Amino acid sequence: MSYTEVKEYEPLTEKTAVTLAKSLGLFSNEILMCNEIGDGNLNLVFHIKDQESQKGIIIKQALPYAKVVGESWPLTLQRSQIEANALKQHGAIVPHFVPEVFYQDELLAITVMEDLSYLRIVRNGLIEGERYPLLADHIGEYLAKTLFYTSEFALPPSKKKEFAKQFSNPELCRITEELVFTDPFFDSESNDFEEELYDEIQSIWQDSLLKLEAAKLKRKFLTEAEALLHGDLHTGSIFANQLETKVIDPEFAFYGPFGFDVGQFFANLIFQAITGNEEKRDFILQQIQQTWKSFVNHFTHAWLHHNIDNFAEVPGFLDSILNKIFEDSIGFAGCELIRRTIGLSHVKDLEGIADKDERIQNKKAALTIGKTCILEHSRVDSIQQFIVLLQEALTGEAKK
Ligand SMILES: Nc1ncnc2c1ncn2[C@@H]1O[C@H](COP(=O)(O)OP(=O)(O)O)[C@@H](O)[C@H]1O
Ligand SMILES: CSC[C@H]1O[C@H](OP(=O)(O)O)[C@H](O)[C@@H]1O
Repeated sequence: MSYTEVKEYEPLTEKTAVTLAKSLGLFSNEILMCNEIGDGNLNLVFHIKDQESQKGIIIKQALPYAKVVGESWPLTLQRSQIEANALKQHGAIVPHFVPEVFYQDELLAITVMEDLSYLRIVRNGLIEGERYPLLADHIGEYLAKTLFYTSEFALPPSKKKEFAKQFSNPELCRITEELVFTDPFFDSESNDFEEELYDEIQSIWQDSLLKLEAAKLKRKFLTEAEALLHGDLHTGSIFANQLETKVIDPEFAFYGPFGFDVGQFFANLIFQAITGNEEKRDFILQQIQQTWKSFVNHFTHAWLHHNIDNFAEVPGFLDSILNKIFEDSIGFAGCELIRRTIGLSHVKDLEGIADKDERIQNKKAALTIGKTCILEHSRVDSIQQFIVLLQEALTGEAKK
């Protein structure tokens, strides 16, 4: 039987993934290698390769639960279609930054896509000291275009509402609502931290000004359906080399606030500024600045040439939107910095520091900078001011 005709969901194995690849007619050779390479929190990822032609594909399959926790955390399989559709939607806007989708199957909860293993996951590369000279330009462009062209500035309101409905993603949004915006600010069971951080964490839980700003940011995430977000744009969701950049894993996609993806990217770069030496820190800060510059350039270009809103040319409107995106992104970056340090889901940038004292020191810095971002986000007026704020915070932390 052709594997594409199976009647009910079952998790693939390396063997059945090969059968499926053959059924799809994607390879002419009979002998294929297959490895399950998933290192994320949720899904299976099979890498299938024909050694002779060196051609490969990726089959990603959702499990009916969160892989990182197990069957005690059930999840529906719908996220697989959200991911495949978001890859296609964003791929139609920026095909050069998104893997091609070859096939999707709702029943099996699979997406078959372009093999990007000739590139490197940016988080791993940055940790090992690699540099990606075009990453900031590319991600700025990716963000500006995917966000602008899925917003009401480019789509008639009825079309935008149709997309918002198609990308309604309550289950995965709930994960973000809880793990990013709620649990780290309370003494919640899901939190995960070393006891050496307890004093800093208690001061977060008791800081009502900080919690007020976090509450406002959470509300933005819950209510502002501005554009089709990636929804989980950390450096582990980006492949790159010296010339190319590709964004994977948009299973958290939904209509949310413009600044969320921007902020998550900023935060995940900031981890590298915290853990790196002075030279690395300057390089990363420059990347953050360049990402924002690229974002503004591409967003402005799209606004001037493709904005369908009658108000588009009203003086000050574009600036007010860019200011809002910028402020929101700093606030969201602060939430990401805190949740990746003390919440359920951590980052290798910090966890990979073998020396405990050093790790704790870096985590304390992440918490301090996260708090600063949340408290100051609506007072930061320009990217230069943000970079100075980060420089001061990082220098202050380095002296401790
Ligand atoms: N298109 C791809 N090409 C090559 N490797 C991939 C591709 N997509 C995913 N991977 C590999 O699988 C890993 C997990 O994928 P990801 O989409 O992040 O899974 P999850 O949704 O579980 O977080 C990635 O870190 C990467 O190593
Ligand atoms: C239990 S899901 C936790 C966490 O996992 C997702 O990240 P990843 O892309 O590494 O799978 C997302 O950030 C969720 O918050």
